[in-house]
Amino acid sequence: MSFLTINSIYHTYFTQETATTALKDISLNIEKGEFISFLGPSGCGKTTLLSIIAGLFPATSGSIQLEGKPLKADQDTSIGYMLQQDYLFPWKTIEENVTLGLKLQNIKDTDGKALKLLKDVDLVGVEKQFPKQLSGGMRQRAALARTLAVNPKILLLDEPFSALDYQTKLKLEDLVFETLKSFGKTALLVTHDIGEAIAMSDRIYLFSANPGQIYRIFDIPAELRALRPFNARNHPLYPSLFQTIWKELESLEH
Ligand SMILES: Nc1ncnc2c1ncn2[C@@H]1O[C@H](COP(=O)(O)OP(=O)(O)OP(=O)(O)O)[C@@H](O)[C@H]1O
Repeated sequence: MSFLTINSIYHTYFTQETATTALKDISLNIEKGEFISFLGPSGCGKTTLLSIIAGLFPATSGSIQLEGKPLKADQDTSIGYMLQQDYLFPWKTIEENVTLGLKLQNIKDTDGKALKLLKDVDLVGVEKQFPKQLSGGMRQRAALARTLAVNPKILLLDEPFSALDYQTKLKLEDLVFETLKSFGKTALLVTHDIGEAIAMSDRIYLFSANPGQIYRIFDIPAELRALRPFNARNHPLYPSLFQTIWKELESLEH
């Protein structure tokens, strides 16, 4: 039994005039603590799949199990979601934003979890500040702390680094990777950045579009995984894997 099992998910969006099959027969198994990336051309259904896993809407058909039980992401806190935009509440301080999920569940932060998490994401000293006083990278770190505060089993990361400048992005990849590993979290990352996917993942699923399907699976070699994330880019295997995925992706975009 896998930690997360996705069984033959199909999803069609219906409008009055059209029916768009966004996902066709998506099946995959993910083990606890794995870091998985979804890559693919625009419109191949990556966000649709994350949204279904997050419980934002049901799939047209198929099923998802977490630890052998049907996943009801909309009814518990098994799933944490981090997006390109941080969606912090501007009128709340960073500390209040981080504890919000706990408050919504009537859990008192008696053991100072928020402050510990802010330390984990290197944000000590800005607890009482408001989001607009922080840089984009700092706000994403606060968003990570907020996501982790409710102790989700799986983190869904939908292009969380793509709005950041290159240096901040590399630093945040490093911090997110190390933080998630230290908490033993399982992560699913949607990205358009091949390098980011190679540098962070155990496995990459490359999707094709119209309809969205799994086209190839790349297992990242152990030598690269051992150096994740930053130094994986310096391993001699990195450029050839990058080239292979680049060519596959290009062939899907034409
Ligand atoms: N609410 C919706 N109504 C109708 N069609 C939709 C809707 N959302 C997405 N689609 C269609 O479903 C398909 C998959 O979209 P989705 O956003 O999941 O792809 P994606 O791989 O995340 O794309 P991108 O990489 O551009 O973010 C696309 O053809 C898209 O136009």
